[in-house]
Amino acid sequence: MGIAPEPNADTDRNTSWQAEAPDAAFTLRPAHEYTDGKGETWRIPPGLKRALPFYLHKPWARLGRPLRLFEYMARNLGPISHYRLFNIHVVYLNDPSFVREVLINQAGSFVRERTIKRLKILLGEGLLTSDDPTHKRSRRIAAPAFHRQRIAAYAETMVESARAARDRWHEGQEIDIAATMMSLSLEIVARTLFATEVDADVRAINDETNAIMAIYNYLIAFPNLEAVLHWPIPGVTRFRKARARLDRVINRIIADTRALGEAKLSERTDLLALLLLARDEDGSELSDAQLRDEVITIFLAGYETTANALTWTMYLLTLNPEADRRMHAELREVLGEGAEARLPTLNDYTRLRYTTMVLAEGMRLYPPAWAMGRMNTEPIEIGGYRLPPGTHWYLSQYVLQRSPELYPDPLRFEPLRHTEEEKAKRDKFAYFPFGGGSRQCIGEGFAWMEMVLVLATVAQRWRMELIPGQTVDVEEKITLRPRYPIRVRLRER
Ligand code: HEM
Repeated sequence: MGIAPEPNADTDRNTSWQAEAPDAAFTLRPAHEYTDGKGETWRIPPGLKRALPFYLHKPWARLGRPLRLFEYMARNLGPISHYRLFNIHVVYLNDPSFVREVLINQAGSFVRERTIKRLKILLGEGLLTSDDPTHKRSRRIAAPAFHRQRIAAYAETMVESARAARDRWHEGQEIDIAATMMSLSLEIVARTLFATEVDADVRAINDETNAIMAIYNYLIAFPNLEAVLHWPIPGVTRFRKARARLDRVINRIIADTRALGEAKLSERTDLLALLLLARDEDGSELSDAQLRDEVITIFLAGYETTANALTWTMYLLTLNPEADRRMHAELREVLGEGAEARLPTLNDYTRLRYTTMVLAEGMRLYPPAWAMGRMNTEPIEIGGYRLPPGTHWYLSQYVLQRSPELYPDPLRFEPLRHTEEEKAKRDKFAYFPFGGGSRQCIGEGFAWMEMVLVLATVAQRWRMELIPGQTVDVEEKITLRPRYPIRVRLRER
């Protein structure tokens, strides 16, 4: 079964740059050693001969397309490779055992690196961007909202939101799955985690996030973005306006909730109530700035990611009718057929095994978090190499999860790669869409439940047909978005 994804993808992406054979003399430098001024010896993996900016004219090194660079390096330099960005060492790791080294075994020697720290201009010192000890405190405060029993209470709202969306559609209607899923998952996060109804203000979160994403790669290209943030540069001004509007919405939601008072808040089960009631060990509550940072982080981390996973999975199902049929057979078996059919519930979630594997395979090929970055604070040895503090390290779910060594015929969409038996044959870190270790995604349980219940509710009633002649390509922003709308026609089952 299975049709390779992106059959009609951007030809620029699929052929021209991948076909280019490396010019070894020009590009590649073997592993080497050097001793620095302090007498420390460093062993550097094989890599690019010159600093990265030297190659910017190459199709695999184009600005704003880091996945091409990672794919090029994995293919031509092996599982650990290196380049320099100005005077910084950058190491790209493409092997499950190295993922484990960074996320688990040597995790204590790493902090967030530059591109994550850059997110602070939007997210402040929230869970995603902070380092310890701020991070440990935030995680302790937010964790109860993501406990299994707590998430279970959200199931009904998730299904209800998906049902309302699917029941507004009509036979033959054309929709853009990406925009539709963004709007649905925003509504679900707002209702479940913030107990907020979705009004024009909450919709503005989506508009402002889209505005920020459109200019994000431009923004992070500034070597010293933090310093130019108040300058009247057009893109920067747009960013400032979008952020100010986001802040107004978030602060309004916080103020309205706080006004309910402690007694009412303690009856609520959502994350925002927990954050407002949280007290630190010394009895202090979160400041308004801290609340804003946590709320905006979870809003943004919580809706774009699941929306992208659902979008890409639905797209893959349009290309793989056999998997779609099999999934629908499971939905009929678990939820009944025709007039007897009922909506999925919390109890069905674990029974929808094939549906879950369809999503797992969707996230293998199109992981919403497409790469992760770290910086080491002390010398690190990995794979026989030794790198100095301040080195930047990258791992890419997108590239690793498409390795032919780990997944034979890697572009084939095959949900059965995710049975317990098949998973047991692979290294756990051959698949890491939610990261791992102490910074593993706090919303993983929430995301799985939402994605399975939404996909089941939508697919129970509708089949999607891809409208021919579209260009489909990825866009690696903070999450892996589709570069263009993905238009489908709805067919009632
Ligand atoms: C398919 C959906 C999702 C994917 C693929 C995903 C992926 C990830 C990954 C890879 C990380 C680790 C980043 C790193 O270590 O550098 C992460 C962290 C995080 N995620 Fe998710 N996520 C998803 C859904 C969610 C949801 C639904 C929420 C909240 C409602 C959420 C909130 C967070 C937060 C707060 C962090 C930071 C955790 C920490 O550093 O302690 N995510 N996510």
